[in-house]
Amino acid sequence: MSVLDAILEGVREDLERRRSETPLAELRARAADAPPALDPMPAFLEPGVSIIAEVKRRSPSKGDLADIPDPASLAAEYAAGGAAAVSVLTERRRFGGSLADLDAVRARVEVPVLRKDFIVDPYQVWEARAHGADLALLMVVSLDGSLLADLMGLCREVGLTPLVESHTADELERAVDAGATLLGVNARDLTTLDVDRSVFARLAPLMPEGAVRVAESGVAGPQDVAEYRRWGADVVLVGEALVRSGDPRASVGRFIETANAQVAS
Ligand SMILES: O=C(O)c1ccccc1NCC(=O)[C@H](O)[C@H](O)COP(=O)(O)O
Repeated sequence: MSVLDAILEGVREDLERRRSETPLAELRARAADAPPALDPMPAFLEPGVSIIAEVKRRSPSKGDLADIPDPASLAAEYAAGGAAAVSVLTERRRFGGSLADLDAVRARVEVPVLRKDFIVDPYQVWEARAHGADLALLMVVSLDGSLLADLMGLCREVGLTPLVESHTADELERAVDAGATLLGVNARDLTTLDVDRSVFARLAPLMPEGAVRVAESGVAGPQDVAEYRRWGADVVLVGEALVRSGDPRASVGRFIETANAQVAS
């Protein structure tokens, strides 16, 4: 069984437990009462690189990354440093996240918030909106048949912007065919956990004109953000390097300034 399959098995078990605790009708009512979702696209389309900064405690590839007792304060530091959006990993077993983290971050920051999880069921889309997310991650690799298009449609119906993630040209083609306009390329192969940032360089030219290009994973420092930018990234999603940095506000600022200065020169 691949790492991804093992993650998805746990995700489905946790999902069924939550579904038995909170009926869909209750989630839908909460989503209806939530403030309208923010549109991340204007900030992502501004000149220069945008950063999505991630709240990430641990990961299957690296184990414990950072003790984050107050995810809202971390998110506020990210926003103060210039992050265009904050990503909150809500998966519990492997990443140590929760919907409570999403609630806390949503209540603190005014930038758009991404629910980063392994979404395989409409229930999780409703959860994302009910807990204040503005974007939801959809990973092509784990969404067979019409499920990708169905979940994208539901995201849009509830006001969420879907960030549709690929790792191969075939997955990217499926994302584009399904009508995705916010296209992520994850440098991490989720079946092996190998990271190869150049995957973004190979897939970015295959993206259609007008798509917003998001490079995900594998950033160790400002030079990597600059390289993603040179390869055509509009947005770079960074987790580990920021939660380990010791000064997330300054680090976000440095990533943006370095990339913009290098690509302008
Ligand atoms: O981070 C992992 O080890 C991982 C393993 C299996 C599935 C997903 C995983 N990470 C999710 C992400 O995509 C990253 O958290 C995100 O892109 C940030 O990556 P990084 O900057 O390399 O921490």
